[in-house]
Amino acid sequence: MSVIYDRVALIGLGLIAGSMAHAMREGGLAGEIVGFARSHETRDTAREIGLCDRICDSAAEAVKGADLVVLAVPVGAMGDVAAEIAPHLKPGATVTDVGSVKQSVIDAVGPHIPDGVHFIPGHPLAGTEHSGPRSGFATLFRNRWWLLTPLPDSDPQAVARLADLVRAMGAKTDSMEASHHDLVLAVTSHAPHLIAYTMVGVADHLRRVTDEEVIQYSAAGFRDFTRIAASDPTMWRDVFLHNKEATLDILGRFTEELFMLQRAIRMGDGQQLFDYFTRTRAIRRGIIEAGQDTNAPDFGRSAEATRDR
Ligand SMILES: NC(=O)c1ccc[n+]([C@@H]2O[C@H](COP(=O)([O-])OP(=O)(O)OC[C@H]3O[C@@H](n4cnc5c(N)ncnc54)[C@H](O)[C@@H]3O)[C@@H](O)[C@H]2O)c1
Ligand SMILES: O=C(O)C(=O)C[C@]1(C(=O)O)C=C[C@@H](O)C=C1
Repeated sequence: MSVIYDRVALIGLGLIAGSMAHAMREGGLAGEIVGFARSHETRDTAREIGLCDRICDSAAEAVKGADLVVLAVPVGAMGDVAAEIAPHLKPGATVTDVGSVKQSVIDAVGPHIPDGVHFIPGHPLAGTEHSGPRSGFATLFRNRWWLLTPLPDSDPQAVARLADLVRAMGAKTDSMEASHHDLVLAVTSHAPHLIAYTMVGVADHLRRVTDEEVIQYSAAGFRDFTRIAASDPTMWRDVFLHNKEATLDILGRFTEELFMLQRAIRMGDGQQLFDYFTRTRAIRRGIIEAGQDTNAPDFGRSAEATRDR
C-alpha cells in the first residue's frame, strides 16, 4: 500500500495508538510516525520497543510538521492536550481522536483547533482489556467498525483521506452524528462495561463470605465479566463522566428490565423467561451472522449450526 500521510503524530501511546503504529507500519501508510506520551516511563518503553520512528518529549514538538495528529489519550484529557498542541499545528493538517465518547470530546477539543486545521473526530470499535505501550497489535482494527463523527463544516476531502487510512488499517468506516454515537455506544459498550464492573464487585464482596469459592469455581460467563472488568480504570472513569446522560438513560431501562425478570423468577413465570431469552439469543446470532464478533468461538458457523445446542 502507499503512504496516506507523510507524517503522523500519535499523542498518548497506549493500546489504540500502539495498534495504529503497528498497523500503519505494516501497511506502509505513513512516511514517519512520531509519538508522545505524558509519562517518561511510557516514552522510555515506546523508545525501547521501537513503537514509533521518533518519540518526542513534548506534545508540541511531536505535532510540529505533522499532517495527521491522533489524540489517543483518555477522554477527560483531550481538551488539555488540544490546548497544548493548538499553536504548533501545521496549517492544512488533520486532527482526529479515538475517544470512546464523541460529543464531549468535540466540545472540549473543537474550540482549540485553529482555522485552516481540520478536526475530524473518530472512534474505533475495537479494543481489549489491556492498556499501555506494549499492548498494541497490528490486527486490532481488522474487520471492525471505525466510526467518524465529522462536524457539519468538515472538509469532505479531509474526511475521505482519514477514511482511507482507517480502511487501509483493516477497519470498516461509517459516519454518524456525535450525540447519536454516544447513545448507541451507551447501549453497546458503556452500560455493559458498568454491569461487568458491578458483577465482579458483587462477586468480590461475596468471596469473603464463600471463602474463595467464587474464584475457584468461576464459570465461563463470570470469567467473561472479569475480562471486561479488568479494563483500564482511568479510561472508563472518563467514559462514564463524559457520557453521563446516555449511560444513565440506558441504565434506567436496564434496571426496569432487571426488575421485570426478577419478578418473573419470583412468580415462577417460566414462559416469560423463556420468551425473553429466545429474543436475546436471536440478537447474539444476528451479531455473529453480520460478522461482528470475530472472537466468538462459533464465529463463521451459521446460526443454523448452533441451533438447539
Ligand atoms: N481500550 C479500548 O478498548 C478502547 C477502544 C476504543 C477507543 N478507546 C479510546 O482510546 C483512547 C486511548 O485508550 P487506550 O486504550 O489506548 O488507553 P491506554 O491507557 O492504553 O493509553 C493511554 C495513553 O495516554 C497517555 N496519556 C494519558 N493522559 C495523557 C495526557 N494528558 N497527555 C499525554 N498522554 C496522556 C497514557 O500515558 C497512555 O500512554 C481513550 O480515549 C479511549 O476511550 C479505547
Ligand atoms: O473488547 C473489549 O475489550 C472492549 O471492551 C472494546 C470496546 C467495546 O466495548 O467493544 C471498548 C471500548 C471502546 O470504546 C470500543 C471497544
